Amino acid sequence: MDNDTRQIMATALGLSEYDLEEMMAEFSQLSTNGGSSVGVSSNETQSSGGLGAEEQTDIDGNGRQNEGGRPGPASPPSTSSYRTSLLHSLAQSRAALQRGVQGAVGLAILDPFNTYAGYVPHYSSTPLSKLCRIQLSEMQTRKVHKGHYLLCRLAAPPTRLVATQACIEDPTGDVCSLSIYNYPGTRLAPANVLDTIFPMGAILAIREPYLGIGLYNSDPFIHVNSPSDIVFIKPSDSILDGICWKLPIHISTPVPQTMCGWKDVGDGHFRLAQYFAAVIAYSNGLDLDPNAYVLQLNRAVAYLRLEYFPAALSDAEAVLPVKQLSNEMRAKALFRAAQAEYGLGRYQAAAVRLEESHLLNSRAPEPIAWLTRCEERLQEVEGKYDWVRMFEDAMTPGRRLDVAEYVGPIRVQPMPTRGGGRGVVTTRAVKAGELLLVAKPFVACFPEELSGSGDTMPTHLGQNSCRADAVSQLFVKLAANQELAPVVLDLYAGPKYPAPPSEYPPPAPTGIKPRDPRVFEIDLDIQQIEHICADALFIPETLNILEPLGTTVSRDPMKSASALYSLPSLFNHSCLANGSWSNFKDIMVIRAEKDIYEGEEITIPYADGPTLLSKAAKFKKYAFSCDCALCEADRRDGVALCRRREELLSSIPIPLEPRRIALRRARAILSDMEATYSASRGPVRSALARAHNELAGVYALEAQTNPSFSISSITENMAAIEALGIIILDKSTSGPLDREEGAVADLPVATTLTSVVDYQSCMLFSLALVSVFNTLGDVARAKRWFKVGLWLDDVSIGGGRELFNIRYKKMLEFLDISDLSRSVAL
Ligand SMILES: C[S@@+](CC[C@H](N)C(=O)[O-])C[C@H]1O[C@@H](n2cnc3c(N)ncnc32)[C@H](O)[C@@H]1O
Repeated sequence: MDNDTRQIMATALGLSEYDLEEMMAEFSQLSTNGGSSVGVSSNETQSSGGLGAEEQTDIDGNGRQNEGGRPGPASPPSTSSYRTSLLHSLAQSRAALQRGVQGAVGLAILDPFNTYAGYVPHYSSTPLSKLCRIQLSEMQTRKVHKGHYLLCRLAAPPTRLVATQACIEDPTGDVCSLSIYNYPGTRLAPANVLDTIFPMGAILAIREPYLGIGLYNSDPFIHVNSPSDIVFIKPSDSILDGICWKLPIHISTPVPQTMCGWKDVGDGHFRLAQYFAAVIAYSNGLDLDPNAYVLQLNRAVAYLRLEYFPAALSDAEAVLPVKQLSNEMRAKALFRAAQAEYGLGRYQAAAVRLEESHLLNSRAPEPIAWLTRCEERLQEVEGKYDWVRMFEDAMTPGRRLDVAEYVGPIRVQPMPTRGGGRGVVTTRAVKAGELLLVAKPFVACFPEELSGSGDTMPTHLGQNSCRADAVSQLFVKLAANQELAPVVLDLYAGPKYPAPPSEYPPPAPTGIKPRDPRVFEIDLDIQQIEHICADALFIPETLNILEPLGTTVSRDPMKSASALYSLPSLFNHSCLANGSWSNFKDIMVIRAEKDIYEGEEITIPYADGPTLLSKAAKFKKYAFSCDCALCEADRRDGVALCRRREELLSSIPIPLEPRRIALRRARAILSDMEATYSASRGPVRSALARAHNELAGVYALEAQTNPSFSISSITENMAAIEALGIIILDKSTSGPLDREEGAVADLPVATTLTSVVDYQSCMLFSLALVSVFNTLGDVARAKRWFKVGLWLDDVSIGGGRELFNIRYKKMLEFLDISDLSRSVAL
């Protein structure tokens, strides 16, 4: 080993070069003395009686083949050079991490990408007490060691590439690389955070470990996918009875020995928003001094940030009875308790705590501000929202919305014909536009919230960073807040998993006690979680201000936001849905888009598209085919006509785009598009609507030189609106109005919205009509069609006139109808 390498290793491992030399000499001596007997063949393993014949198969718990190969020979090698090279590689990687270099070195041994392809993630569901110990030398590559656990010790400080990387040794002194995926609190974590979560010398039991082998080299490594497979073993645990570690351990990373030391570590992690590690550090401090109430209050805040509200409440409440507490501290504890109640959605209880806190310390401003927040939330649980404030908050970069959830007249009901067996129905008759649900996400990630590193996790969900981050957050949340697990784990995970229970919500957990979040009380099936995410992750597209010339927002699917919701994930899909969903940043709002009778199923559109073909591509991940009237009609029209429709559509500029096509071409497209729909199908023909609207736009341009084209433009836009399912009652384009201006009932359209699709386009086509009527000086008709637009927007988005004015301001200016809009009241 050259001097540079020695220095890098020594620094990264926190050893002096002398210690390093000594350590390596010790390993080398042990090895040459035959200090360990690893490297036995699979036959030897079998004959040793360590593993039964049945356990030799290369099948994980779900009966799937891993990495496509037979179990390999026993690994890892036991030579001292192997140990040295492993520690060297890890040390280089750790040094790079400390320098802030992502995934730069150490790939020869520690490349997790190397090993991921083709690997079926497994998890253990067998309690540690029912497993038998296995040694590294008895393990075989490409094999899940069912029925066994590996007792090991972290032999070097951990590092991180994509997974957390560590070097473990078993009691015999054999070493192996360990790759831990999905462990809470480790994503993008710096070295000192990893040291808190996986301190060197910590003893672990890895349940039913999988020994993988690199694709580019033959180095073995233990691959842990599910955090619950790792059990931290306390020194007093009886599992260690009779265990002797062959090698001495050199702890190179300093570990605090006092409560205050751990407080400092916890505070440091907290300042860097590493709340998971902060909780562990505070817990370590509390283990040393259970009466250290300052640590308990600090841990309560860390729990609050992790949104582990029951634990935060428990910590805050535990401090309240302390006798020597000053009023200021007691007020603080009450404030923390109030914040936890608030997080749990118990706003009344939060308000009581806040008042108590204020009485004890009237100088602290926060409780008063939070009291106002409680009052607002108490309005919201009744369904009364300040939509404009929500919209503005949603538009503010980096801000998440503070609102209460609302569950309207809906309930979950068994629906055996739907995948997952459940759906959502109304509990009473509901009118179009009624608010049905306002939901907060379980986890969410937006592109602007990602750190600049672009680090992505190679999950089975693809490389979308927001998705990867949302999944990673999910592990933190499930680890910290395991009582919430049923809310997530009872979501539909696809046909390969048993149908979830039909009761919703799952029974509320009781007897919650805060605990070290590294102690897993539930087994996390990583595959199930990824399947749930694949089925249920939404792409929350924040409501925006409408840009007249189209949006400049990137639609790169790899950069789209990602969020997981609970109750919204129980709505089934229909292309002709009677419910709509929209997002104020992370907050999802579901409304009735049509009148719905009592007990009728509420559906929402998961995705849209002009034909069955484009929808099929979007629905590939779901194992169902939509049986709505539109899809059935497309099936009857056949693939060739659907394909032709898609082709024609691609030759039309997208709505709001300034580009227009020639009049003759627009007419030809319309005529060809009409021919792609069989005469017998219903009125809803969304691709045809676009062709009509395009022709209307071309006519409107022509009308600038020849006003007689204006009426053609109006007629075409009316046809476009009809092709989206709206029934127009008054198609007149001039002359006296057949009805007086007035309430909604006097709209020129039927207010029954039985088979309307794409409200946003209906709305834009209505505004196009307003513009042409206004130019013609027909203010009465312009106002009536303006009301149609307002009404349609309110039905699908809500928020009333005030929100409409904000979102459509630029559009109204562009169409030169701002003055007209001010004179219209709905
Ligand atoms: C987000 S879940 C919806 C709730 C689900 N039904 C449950 O019981 O949890 C999506 C899954 O529901 C099923 N699903 C949704 N819409 C459906 C439809 N129109 N017809 C049949 N199954 C549907 C599909 O299996 C889909 O993968």
